[in-house]
Amino acid sequence: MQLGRMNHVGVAVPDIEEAIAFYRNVMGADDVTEPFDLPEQGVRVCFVNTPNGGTQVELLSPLSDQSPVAGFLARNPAGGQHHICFEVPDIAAARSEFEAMGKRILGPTRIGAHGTPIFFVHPKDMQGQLTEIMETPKGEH
Ligand SMILES: CC[C@@H](C(=O)O)C(=O)SCCNC(=O)CCNC(=O)[C@H](O)C(C)(C)COP(=O)(O)OP(=O)(O)OC[C@H]1O[C@@H](n2cnc3c(N)ncnc32)[C@H](O)[C@@H]1OP(=O)(O)O
Ligand SMILES: [Co+2]
Repeated sequence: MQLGRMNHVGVAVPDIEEAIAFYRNVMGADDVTEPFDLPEQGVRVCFVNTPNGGTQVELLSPLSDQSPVAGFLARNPAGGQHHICFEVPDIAAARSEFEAMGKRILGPTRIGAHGTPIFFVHPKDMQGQLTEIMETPKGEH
């Protein structure tokens, strides 16, 4: 496994509009994308872009009680850091390598919010940190 660029930090929030206002008004963010629904992932999502193409903050709110973010918010009602996401050049190769290391992969490889394939690795196998692995968008290698 070759560690790639940190693409984003996922932050679970109970109210995405309120979180956007926080990043704009308190943190001085001037580039926040419009929120959109990703029903396949069970979340509503938007990105806070940091300057110079830096790591994004991914704001996540649940679309239903079945959302993977819903359990987290039940345990952390104010929200908080939910996952970190690292890029890899080849998602299938990365998945095989994690499997060979005995890491628990959560569900199938899916298309994520950046339009490239992603999968998640269980926090208990990753130093307590839910970890998203994402294929680098084409043209950014
Ligand atoms: C926007 C789309 C996409 C992108 O393109 O970026 C996304 O990021 S989608 C993000 C949301 N999707 C996911 O999180 C998918 C993967 N997640 C899951 O499968 C589940 O959320 C989970 C990680 C298996 C947790 O399920 P849950 O039912 O909430 O909890 P458990 O009871 O199974 O928890 C077991 C254990 O793990 C601890 N835990 C849970 N979540 C986290 C977390 N986010 N970070 C760290 N630790 C976590 C939980 O506290 C339990 O610990 P113990 O009590 O000690 O057993
Ligand atoms: Co994510």
